[in-house]
Amino acid sequence: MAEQPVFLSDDVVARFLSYDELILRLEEVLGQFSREDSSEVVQPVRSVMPIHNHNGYLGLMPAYIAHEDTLCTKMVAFYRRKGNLPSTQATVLLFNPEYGNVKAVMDGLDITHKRTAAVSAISAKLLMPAQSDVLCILGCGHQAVSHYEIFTRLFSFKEVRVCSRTLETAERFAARVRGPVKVFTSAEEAVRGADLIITVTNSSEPVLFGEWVKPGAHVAAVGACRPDWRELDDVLMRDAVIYVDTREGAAVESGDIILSGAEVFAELGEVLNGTQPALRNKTTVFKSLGKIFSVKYRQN
Ligand SMILES: NC(=O)C1=CN([C@@H]2O[C@H](COP(=O)(O)OP(=O)(O)OC[C@H]3O[C@@H](n4cnc5c(N)ncnc54)[C@H](O)[C@@H]3O)[C@@H](O)[C@H]2O)C=CC1
Ligand SMILES: O=C(O)C1=NCCCC1
Repeated sequence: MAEQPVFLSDDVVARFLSYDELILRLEEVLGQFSREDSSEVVQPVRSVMPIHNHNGYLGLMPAYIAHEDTLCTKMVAFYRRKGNLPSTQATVLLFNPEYGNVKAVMDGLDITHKRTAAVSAISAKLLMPAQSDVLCILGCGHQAVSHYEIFTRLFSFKEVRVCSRTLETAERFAARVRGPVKVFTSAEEAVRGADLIITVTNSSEPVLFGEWVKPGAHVAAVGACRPDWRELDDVLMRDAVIYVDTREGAAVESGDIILSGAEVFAELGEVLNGTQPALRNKTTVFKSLGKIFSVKYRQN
């Protein structure tokens, strides 16, 4: 009989999940996913079901990595709401691929925060201007914290600016993170002159406008993961070179891409594989939707 699954709580997961390991692992998996001849990383576009009564969605995100025989799925509930309830909750199941039984059930919140930030950091490594002094973060929730952690660890900025829907959330963020942050009340002022801009809001309307963006800047756009939600305006989507995590996902899930009619230039994995260029000198947008996901769990 199969053993009972283990349960890993969020603090246990957090203890074992390092940004450095995540970056290496995600670069490998992004590249494998984008190889044309490869069926090594199987990851269908997630199925998303509305949770009507609560203004939310439940997404199912299965993944199989054949050469490692790793089978897992994330289940993520995400909401568009104001107030103190969380925007995202996630659970990860790790299977025994041979029998189909569940080996581990993990709280997926820390995985979601860190994995998403790590993929944005990979996009910045590839696409941000060689001289990037000013980082601007729009939105000051959970993703803002993980993005701040990894970006300030990997890169050296002279200035980090933040702006959120309310001054209170931005100030709370500034008090929570370790390191200097400049709080802005105007998104436009925060964005103008920034070399790297991260949008991590739960807004469904544009929060970042092309007119404000310095030519050559890189934008990592993390929110707006529904086909009718936006974070970026048409001007930015028209003027920038657009990179994504997966083309199929972008075509059905990204309001910024679908509603602006912007063309996707490349997947990050294609850049990592050297089959598409990293156009660092142009204004670039990485539209993140949150796929490319795999978990290994070593029991010892
Ligand atoms: N691409 C991906 O892989 C992932 C995307 N997400 C998405 O990222 C977004 C952020 O997630 P969390 O940080 O967990 O949410 P959160 O609820 O913790 O934070 C959202 C922040 O956005 C701010 N905000 C809302 N409207 C704004 C506006 N118009 N201007 C400036 N700030 C505004 C809020 O004040 C809050 O600080 C959500 O849309 C979520 O669905 C989350 C996980 C993975
Ligand atoms: O990949 C994820 O995790 C999420 N993607 C989009 C929205 C919330 C969570």
